[in-house]
Amino acid sequence: MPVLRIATRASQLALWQANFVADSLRSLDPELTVELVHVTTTGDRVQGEPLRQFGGQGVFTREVQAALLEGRADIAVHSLKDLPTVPTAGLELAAVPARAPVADALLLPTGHSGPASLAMLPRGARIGTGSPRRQAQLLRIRPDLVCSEVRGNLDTRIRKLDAGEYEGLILAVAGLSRLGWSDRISLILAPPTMFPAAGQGALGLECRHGDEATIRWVSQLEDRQTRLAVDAERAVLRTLEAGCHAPVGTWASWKSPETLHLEAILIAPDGSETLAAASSMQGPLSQYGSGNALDAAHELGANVAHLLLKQGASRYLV
Ligand SMILES: NCc1[nH]cc(CCC(=O)O)c1CC(=O)O
Repeated sequence: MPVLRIATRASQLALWQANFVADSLRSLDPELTVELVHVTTTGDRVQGEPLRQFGGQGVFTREVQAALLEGRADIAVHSLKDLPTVPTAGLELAAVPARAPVADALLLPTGHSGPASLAMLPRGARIGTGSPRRQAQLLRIRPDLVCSEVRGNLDTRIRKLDAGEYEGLILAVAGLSRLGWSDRISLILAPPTMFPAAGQGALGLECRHGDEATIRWVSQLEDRQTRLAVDAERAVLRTLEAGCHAPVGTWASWKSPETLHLEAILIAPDGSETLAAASSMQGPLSQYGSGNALDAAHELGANVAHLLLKQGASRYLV
């Protein structure tokens, strides 16, 4: 029986996700030994600065990938939305397990109760989010809101909210529910109000290219429907040559077992203009084995991106 070593960041959320994958692997075969290898990333090291100002893409994933490439681990577990869409030489995305809820959520300081709405926030309310995608979509509805980045893990961010630093905080539902904070969600922000990031709520499991022994185990955790949806979403970003800091939202959902519908929007950073595009792909999932369905998902994403480019998307992409 092989020993499978999982490389992961040591943040609470990353550890939850790595342990989830470790347990899923162990349940394939109780004889399997799965270990975690903790890795510190640039994103973990640089705490004081806004994310956009250092490192660019891959600040939470690069060092985790290096652990695989250097043979210190065999599997990398990432939040898929943090994983750059440009493939990394020597690695492959071996599996994407079933997706958690994809939407974002608004949290209010503790003590607020009852129904919440964006309209209810006080004029000029301070909102904790450094994500250009979330900021632009909030400003589209409430141009008076003042958004700023909150760094730190989920607990730290919620503590800052409760300490009065913000009137509202935006986080992904997936992370909140994984760490047991669902009861703090005041409002779910889902499309068309708020489009999620490509791959939000999904995990990406990378292996070394050609490490067939590991890939055979890991690929058993793949959820086909999730894989096709997130591949279509990621193809939008890749075609736009946009990173995770671009004001781009995407959402691929299965309308029926054979119909994948993809929507994408690109919003001016101040929320003043929105470009939107959508398209669908149809066909039995059984094509998947030959890779045809994956190609179709990529093409779907590329088509939607081209629809955005035709509307002038380039002026919002740096
Ligand atoms: N960029 C940080 C990050 N990466 C993944 C998640 C949450 C889990 C997910 O969306 O898959 C978060 C925190 C957040 O956006 O609230």
